[in-house]
Amino acid sequence: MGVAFLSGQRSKDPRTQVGACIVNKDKRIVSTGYNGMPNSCSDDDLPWEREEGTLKNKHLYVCHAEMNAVVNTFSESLKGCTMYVSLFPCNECTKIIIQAGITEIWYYSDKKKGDPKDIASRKMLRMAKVKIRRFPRQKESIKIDFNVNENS
Ligand SMILES: Nc1ccn([C@H]2C[C@H](O)[C@@H](COP(=O)(O)O)O2)c(=O)n1
Ligand SMILES: [Zn+2]
Repeated sequence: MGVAFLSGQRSKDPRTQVGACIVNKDKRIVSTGYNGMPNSCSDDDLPWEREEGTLKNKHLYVCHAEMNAVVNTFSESLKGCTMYVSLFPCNECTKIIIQAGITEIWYYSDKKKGDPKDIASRKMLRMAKVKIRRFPRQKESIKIDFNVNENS
């Protein structure tokens, strides 16, 4: 989950940074992703605002962290893999997760719980028998010290 959050820090979304990390059955990381604009689509030309009903709405363009993690993988297959994600997957990412063969999801936050998209996600995940687990609140943060080996 730490790697998922670290990946999320690369997102340029000024409001919500989401990160995902996929591991295989041997617990090896096979992909990471964060929410961002599609490849070759400049952040300077696409909006980060959310003006509903207009073209100045990031939701029309942004690729979600989970989708990016699925398409970014170097693994031949994601069948039986587990996804760690900082925010519960939306209905669109859920479809991609299921189609990719991912069988378990650990999420940190589900702040949109109860929204229609969230309910649809849970319904599809239940039908597809994908296990969903809330990540335990063990730590508030992880400090990364780049100088850890300098004085030893
Ligand atoms: N499971 C999710 C949910 C959302 N995102 C992305 C999509 C946007 O960039 C941002 C949410 O923006 P907000 O509605 O909070 O302004 O997070 C994602 O990648 N995965
Ligand atoms: Zn999504």
